[in-house]
Amino acid sequence: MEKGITFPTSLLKLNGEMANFKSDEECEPLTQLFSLSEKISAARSIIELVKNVEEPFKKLFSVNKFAFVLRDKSSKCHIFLSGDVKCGDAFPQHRILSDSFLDRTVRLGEFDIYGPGEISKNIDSAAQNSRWYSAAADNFFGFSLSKGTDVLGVLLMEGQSTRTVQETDFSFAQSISSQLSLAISNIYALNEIRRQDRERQLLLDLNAHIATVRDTNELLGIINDHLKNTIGFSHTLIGTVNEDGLTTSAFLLDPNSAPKNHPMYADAKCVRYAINDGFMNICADQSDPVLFDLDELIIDESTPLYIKLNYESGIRHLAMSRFRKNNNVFGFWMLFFPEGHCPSKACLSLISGISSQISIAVSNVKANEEIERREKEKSTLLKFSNDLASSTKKDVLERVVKQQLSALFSIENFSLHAVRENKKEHELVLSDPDADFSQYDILEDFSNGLILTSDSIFSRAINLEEPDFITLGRPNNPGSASLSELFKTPLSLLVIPIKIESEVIGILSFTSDRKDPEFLDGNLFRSVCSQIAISLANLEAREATKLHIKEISRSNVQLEDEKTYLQQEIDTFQNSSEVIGSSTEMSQVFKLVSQVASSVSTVLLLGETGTGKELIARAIHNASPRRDQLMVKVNCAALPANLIESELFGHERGSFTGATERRIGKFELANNGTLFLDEIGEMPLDLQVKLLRALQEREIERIGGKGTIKVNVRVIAATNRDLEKEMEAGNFRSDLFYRLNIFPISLPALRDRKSDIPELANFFMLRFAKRSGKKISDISKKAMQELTEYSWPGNIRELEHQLERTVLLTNDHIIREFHLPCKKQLKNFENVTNGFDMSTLEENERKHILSILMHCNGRIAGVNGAASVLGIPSSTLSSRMRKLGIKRQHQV
Ligand SMILES: Nc1ncnc2c1ncn2[C@@H]1O[C@H](COP(=O)(O)OP(=O)(O)OP(=O)(O)O)[C@@H](O)[C@H]1O
Repeated sequence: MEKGITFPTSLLKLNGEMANFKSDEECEPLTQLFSLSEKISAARSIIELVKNVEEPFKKLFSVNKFAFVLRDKSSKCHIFLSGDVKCGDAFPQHRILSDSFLDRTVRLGEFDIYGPGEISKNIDSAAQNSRWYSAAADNFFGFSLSKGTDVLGVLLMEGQSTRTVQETDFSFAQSISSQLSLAISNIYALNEIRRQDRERQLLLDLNAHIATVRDTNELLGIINDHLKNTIGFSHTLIGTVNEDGLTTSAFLLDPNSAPKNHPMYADAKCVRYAINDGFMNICADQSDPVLFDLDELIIDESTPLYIKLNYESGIRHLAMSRFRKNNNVFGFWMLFFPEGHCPSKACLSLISGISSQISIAVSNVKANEEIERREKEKSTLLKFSNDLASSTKKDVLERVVKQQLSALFSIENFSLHAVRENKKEHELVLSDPDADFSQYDILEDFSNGLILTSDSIFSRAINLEEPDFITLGRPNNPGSASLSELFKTPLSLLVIPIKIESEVIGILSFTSDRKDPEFLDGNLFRSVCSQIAISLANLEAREATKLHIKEISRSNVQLEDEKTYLQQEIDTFQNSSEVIGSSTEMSQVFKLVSQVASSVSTVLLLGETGTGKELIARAIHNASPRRDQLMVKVNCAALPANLIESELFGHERGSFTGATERRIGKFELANNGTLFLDEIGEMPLDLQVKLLRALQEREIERIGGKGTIKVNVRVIAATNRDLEKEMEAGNFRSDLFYRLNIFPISLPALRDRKSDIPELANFFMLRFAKRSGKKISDISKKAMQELTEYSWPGNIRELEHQLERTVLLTNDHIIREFHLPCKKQLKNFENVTNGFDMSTLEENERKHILSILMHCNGRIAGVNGAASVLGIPSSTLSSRMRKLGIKRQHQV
């Protein structure tokens, strides 16, 4: 900008001429000229200039009106500023597209003066400002404004109709034109400086604000507050490049944008736009903003929706600037301009300058959003994890999983199937509590723990890496169990394997409105699946623990029962620990017992029923170093053949139908103690082999077990059968016989050692008298003789029962007679008179309980116990037994 007032030579010449003027009137034009000069120099804006020159023009040129037509280099328009001196109105200004005077001046490119009449010839009636010219066009004159070769514009004046344009008017005009031109170019320069200052200030302000931007709303606020007026756009839009690198999605949308009422606006907002759309790809290659004149383009169906909508909403120009980071374009800033607001070059350069700052803000906002998203994700997962961890009940767990899946991913109708060990079966463990599964009765089966065999969905699902859709048809057989039948069909089911590390432990299936599974691509879904996997594993573990606890408590009950049983056995043993007998036969037995007791040798006890084989077995055990351990008895005759193996060796859970829990066998129970195999002669042949192996190897294998178990057991076997005959008949394996017959002890029948009868009779009399509270102390000679004469086919057990019965029937202190069966009675029936059973109800009950106990091998409680056979609780049976005086020694 040039400073100071420079008087043009023409003005100085005029000044010189005027120096000769004498009167004030003659000096008036000069004064006016100086005043004009001063006012021109004082103007700081074009408007001010127009205002300032009004008065001097009036006086110097006697003009009605005048106008400046100035070139606007940044647009195709001219600025038309009219000063209407006569009206003294405000100075109207407007933009015009063409002016023939200015065009002429521009063409000439030099100072030019339009004389009267010349203007009337050159007025273009089509010119926008033609109305400004009056009918008295011949009174118009004008001159060009230029600085050097730079044409600034034209000054046009209309002289008063009463006064024709004078020669001096031209001289004046010529003299002030250079001054006006200088003033105008100074004002332009000043304006440019101001604009640059404003721009700098704007950038500084923007910088300060942009540094603190945290979200898209704040960013939009800053863009609108600081840039909208300066740049003159209607609304802005920022699109960022998606992960695919090929499309963009709206990142920042002005809710008050021009197309907001367009019927397709909602659709346009959500579309992923291809970058290669003829707009963004052009911009992506340009470092400067690109200005699109939409009027110059063909807007049709192939035009991207965001452009079409804007165009149809009155937008005519789009300025687009790319965002770059690390040499990659990551977004586009779009500014939309309505009709008549085409951005100037200065605006575009401003947009260019601001674009990098906006891009930093977008990066920051995106980074913030990412951090927030991760934080939210983390806290969501933490809450989910806590909720899962605190949900121990299945229905609560189902609610938690359902709530999270539907809130986070709009997933509905979920079901979670646990994969069983063999990977060929799956079992429904959790399902959406609100899902409409009602059309299938199958759910009832599921609630009863139905395990599904592999179906086609399951087979496909188990091998998937990512969630995928499986479209189901209507099931052919609605009654059959398959994963698809949990849902209303037909439908598209999304399935995903649930894994812990790389092992598939379950299948999650669900429905969704989404048409592609990509919405589940993110880390959040993977993390949620991991959480579900953990909770599935926990649920399974809890269920297993519950089962174990149930098993343990059942075992506890069993152990409790066994403890009672053993206690009774101990009591029994204490009662009968005394082995009565001083006959030679018994002395021989006692001798053998003392010889064998301290060894681990297998003992085979032979003898008729009731001769005391179990009593002697216990005597051997008690005299052995194993006395502090258990002597476990197995009655091989009391159990069905198929259960003896399990009874002896135990079984694993699920090894056969009914094996609902793991159970240890008698061999294991007797470890370090003694196993008494009663009625060994009744053992089935196939089991004899296994028994032989166990005796030889000293190790056993549970049914369904995966390995052998070492056992240290001393075996005492007993039988009332002649095993050698059984061997000959093929009923007993010879190898087992020889294995058992290492140390045989034969117990004599009572009829063969009658000398022991009085001692035994007295022993039992005193025991039962004491138990029944009777003071019976003797047996008469006659009665004793009765006893010794009897043949005792039931041996000592029969004698014992006889004494018990007689003590109960005796009211005296001496037993005077026994009611022993005569030979005939013995032969035909027992305790039956005239074909009728004459025994009392209580006697019958006692007899029945005793026979069941005998069948159950003395066991009261447990699955195979007498209580379960009789259909009463073990405590009831125990109390009945106490009432009926049934003790352990009566039971077998
Ligand atoms: N010598 C004895 N002294 C005292 N009581 C005895 C004697 N022998 C046997 N008993 C008693 O006789 C009853 C039957 O004995 P035990 O059960 O030992 O016979 P067992 O030969 O094993 O019979 P089974 O072959 O029918 O099993 C038991 O109550 C037992 O206490």
